[in-house]
Amino acid sequence: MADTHLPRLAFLGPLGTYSHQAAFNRFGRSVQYYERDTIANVFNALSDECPLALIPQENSLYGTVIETYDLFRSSCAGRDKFILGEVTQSIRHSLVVRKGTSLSGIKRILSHEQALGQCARFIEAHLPNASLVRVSSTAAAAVAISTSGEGACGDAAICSEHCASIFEGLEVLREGIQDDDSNITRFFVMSTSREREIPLQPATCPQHALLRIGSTVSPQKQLSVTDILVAIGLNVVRVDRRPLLGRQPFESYYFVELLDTRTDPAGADRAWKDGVEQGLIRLKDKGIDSVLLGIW
Ligand SMILES: O=C(O)C(=O)Cc1ccccc1
Repeated sequence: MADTHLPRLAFLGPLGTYSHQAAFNRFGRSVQYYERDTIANVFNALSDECPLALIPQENSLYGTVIETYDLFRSSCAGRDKFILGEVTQSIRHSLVVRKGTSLSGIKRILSHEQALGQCARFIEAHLPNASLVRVSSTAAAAVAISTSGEGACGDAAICSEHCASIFEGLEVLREGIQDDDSNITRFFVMSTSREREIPLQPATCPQHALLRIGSTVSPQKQLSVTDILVAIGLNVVRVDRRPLLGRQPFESYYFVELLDTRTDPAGADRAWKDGVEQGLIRLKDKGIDSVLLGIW
């Protein structure tokens, strides 16, 4: 039974997703799990009733989770939704079918876009003619096959092996089908408050920060990535770019992740936060809009 005193944590469901595995491995019984059916609904669930969420951010084989960065364009990101931590989860995909379906009988493969991408070589080699069907999560693909009866005989899901045992009528046809054995997804832990204590989070000094850079204050001046990086003046470890809608065509949001590489732990916590604050001030002084999406 759910312990209603524990904080709620939203995750991409249903049970059996990699998000669920990552959440449970990280938080165990310290939270109440609150399953949502899309990444957008996980993000939107963050509220007084649900102060925590786990959102997939990047995969080591297939790259950025675009849906997540698109959600970070919304004005509530960095205003009342913040990144306060990260979790990594190793991912091993299986090809799961209704019992009795053979490889040659598969006409469609259902999964989350990320999982389809992470298994592209297997699909090309073994199921080149199958149509790919994007669904909201890997476990949602398993549920669809499990509940569609005989109609799903030509369908396969790419999901965890575990899904074949939790949903009825399924079996694993192949396992370990990802393009490389080393397949890791990084998730962000998000909250509604910058100050919130994250359950079971080790008391280490923050080392990361994510900034969203909008456009320059002056519409005449095209935003240059060099200007951004020079103004920040801190160690940048990744930059993602997504369209900024509602302005000129091809205007962008840049998402800039910073990593503190200093090794001296003394006062590192305050020093890192101050360093990031100063970077934000330098951006502002150059007329560049920026929002701090999280520090962890
Ligand atoms: O669909 C899932 O299981 C998710 O948690 C999203 C996802 C999909 C594939 C790899 C990592 C995360």
